[in-house]
Amino acid sequence: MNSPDFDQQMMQRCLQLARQALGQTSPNPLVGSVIVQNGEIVGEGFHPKAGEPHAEIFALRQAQERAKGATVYVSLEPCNHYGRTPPCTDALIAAGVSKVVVGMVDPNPLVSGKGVEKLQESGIEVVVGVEESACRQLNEAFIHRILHHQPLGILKYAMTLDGKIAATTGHSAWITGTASRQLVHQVRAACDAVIVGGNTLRKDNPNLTTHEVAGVNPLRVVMSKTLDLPSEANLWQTDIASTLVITERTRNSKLQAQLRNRGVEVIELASVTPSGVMQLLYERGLSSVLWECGGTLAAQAIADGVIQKIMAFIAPKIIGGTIAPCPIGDLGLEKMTQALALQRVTLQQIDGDILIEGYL
Ligand SMILES: Nc1nc(O)c(N)c(N[C@@H]2O[C@H](COP(=O)(O)O)[C@@H](O)[C@H]2O)n1
Ligand SMILES: [Zn+2]
Repeated sequence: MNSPDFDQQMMQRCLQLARQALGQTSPNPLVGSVIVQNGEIVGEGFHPKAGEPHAEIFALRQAQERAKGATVYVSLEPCNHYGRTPPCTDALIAAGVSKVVVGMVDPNPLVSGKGVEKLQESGIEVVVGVEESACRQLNEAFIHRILHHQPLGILKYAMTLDGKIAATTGHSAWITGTASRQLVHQVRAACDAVIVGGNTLRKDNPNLTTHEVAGVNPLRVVMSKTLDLPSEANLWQTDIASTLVITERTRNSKLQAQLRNRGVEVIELASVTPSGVMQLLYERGLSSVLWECGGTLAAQAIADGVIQKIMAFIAPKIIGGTIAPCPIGDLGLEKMTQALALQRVTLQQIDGDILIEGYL
């Protein structure tokens, strides 16, 4: 029997393997698996992409006949259904494994406990809940998507100590230091899409890529009702990352044609709202969306209920200015008792800046 410490170590290895596919598995989860025979790792795998085999299958392929009588560690309950791929429970049973250690039960109603049951009915010992909170944290977007039928919305902003996201002139580069900006690139790499509004595009001309961080670029989404956008912008360079512009019907058809010629996808909706855009992204299979917009759109997104997580970078600087923009516009709240209080708040220092994260 393996010790609890050993089980935790193996589950941490599963999570490390799973992270290799960060930003690439949606609508599927990030999953890693390790197979141990006589205290030795004989197989490892992770789920690389929806449509490809699950983590357990890659680990079984590597272990081959050494899987017989072995212990399988997997960060998410093995599936017991036919989706894009056949059930992993059948493969584990066929391989003759004797024990399965699971990080967390799959929230997917098609699985949710049935995978564990099937393994137990076949005489396999099952342990559930090793490193559970780390497993849940890694798949917070998948869990949100499955339970709420919407991508997880993360609002990220950087502000000065006096709560400004730019000077009175609109100038904003750079509020935070290099380490914070690198962390933002990592967050982008883990998300499926990044959203800005037309104002941010016009003022900042952002790239919204992961820059030097290894990993895929997210889909870059621009919300613009009027399509009053420049004909030249970094986001129109679609060789580095894809761009999707969402606008209202019959707006600026000349620019629409120009953008399409440059490989930018343009979609017209009857009405461009944060919830409508998130619905569209959900239907496209996205699990996590990072909102990097200005205050007006951020307030609309919060009011529309599409933001669940806040990442606020605070730089120890003061810019002043009564009309300098702040990260969140008018929410129509009149009393401090109505303020939205974040839950599960964490705080970390990133070089000279502070990052406060929490959930609405
Ligand atoms: N345990 C486990 N390992 C993986 O590697 C996985 N990708 C999953 N995913 C679960 O199965 C559903 C997707 O099934 P298909 O890829 O379409 O066959 C997904 O929603 C999860 O519930 N589980
Ligand atoms: Zn599976």
